[in-house]
Amino acid sequence: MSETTILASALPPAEDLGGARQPLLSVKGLTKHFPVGGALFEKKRVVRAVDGISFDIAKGETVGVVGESGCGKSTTARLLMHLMPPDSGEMIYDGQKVGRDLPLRELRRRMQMVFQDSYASLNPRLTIEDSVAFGPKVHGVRDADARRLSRELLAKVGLNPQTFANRYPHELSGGQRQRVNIARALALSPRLVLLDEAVSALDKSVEAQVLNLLNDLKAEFGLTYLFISHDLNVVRYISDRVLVMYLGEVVEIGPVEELWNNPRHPYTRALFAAMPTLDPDRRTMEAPIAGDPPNPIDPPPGCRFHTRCPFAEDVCSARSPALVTVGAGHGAACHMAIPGSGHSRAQGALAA
Ligand SMILES: Nc1ncnc2c1ncn2[C@@H]1O[C@H](COP(=O)(O)OP(=O)(O)OP(=O)(O)O)[C@@H](O)[C@H]1O
Repeated sequence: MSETTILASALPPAEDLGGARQPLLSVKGLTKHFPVGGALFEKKRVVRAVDGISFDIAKGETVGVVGESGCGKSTTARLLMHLMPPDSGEMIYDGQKVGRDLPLRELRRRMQMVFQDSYASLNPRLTIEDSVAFGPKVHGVRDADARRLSRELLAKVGLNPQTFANRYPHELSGGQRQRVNIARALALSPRLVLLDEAVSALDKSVEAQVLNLLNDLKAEFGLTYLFISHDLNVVRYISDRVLVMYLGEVVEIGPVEELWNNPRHPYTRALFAAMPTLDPDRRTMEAPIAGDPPNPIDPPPGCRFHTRCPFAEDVCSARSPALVTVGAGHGAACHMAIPGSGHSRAQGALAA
């Protein structure tokens, strides 16, 4: 078998995307509460890391996930991969219910994850070639075929196999190691790749190269990405849609430019206002968000953002706002976006 044949059979072609907007993954009510404390007679307490979130990822799109540290971004990604079991919620992958129609082992092949720490993600005792070949071998690919696939993928991510195949992780730069991690993720022919702060540790110039590589690979192999980052500029560059999380909940979701030009949730607006920018129009937005997020063990009642929101009124602490449609493919969970909610600014007073 030629190298090309192996690769072609290992990775789905871009044309296989089908209807561009069909969901590849649907998540409903995903929840994870971590128990904390635990002294014998202490009241049981939990961190509400992810609290009933629902969203779809369409085939072929990149969904960015943003929010302050601790809002539940990484936990969401780990739950999607089933690296830890969710407390509740349902996942449908390409029409198959995960855990019922689609076994977890198969899910983990079709969905791969790239983490921030490129060094910790690689076994220091394995050569680069062996690292990339490891997954396919575990899944039954013959040693020689797995090695050929490994070398071809190394070339695809911009690492000359002749130079890099026999090196060890400590002999590579951070950017090169992250390229290896991307090759390793692709070796199992995933459709969906979860990138958790995957470029955050890289220098800006290397970061740009890896972002462009991700876009090229996406186009070539028909990939779908969930892209978690604290860097809003990077998220804007790479995402088709963006999901904004606050204290374990989704507070806003929408197409990237719509969200940037017309953010409807005060949290999203404050998050954007905190971005360093040279654009004078952006500087006229409200003040960056004040203070730290509340304790996720005991989140505020009603809208969780009301304790920091400049527009908060009685209804905001009394009732939790549903995520409602505020534009094409654009949803926000804010009483000001809900006509008749009881908020004096309800009915779109926030619209740009
Ligand atoms: N294993 C765990 N046990 C207890 N609490 C946890 C555990 N993992 C995460 N948490 C808590 O869950 C909340 C969400 O954490 P998570 O790492 O998902 O947030 P994040 O948005 O990815 O943050 P960051 O941007 O800093 O990585 C935080 O309050 C965190 O302290």
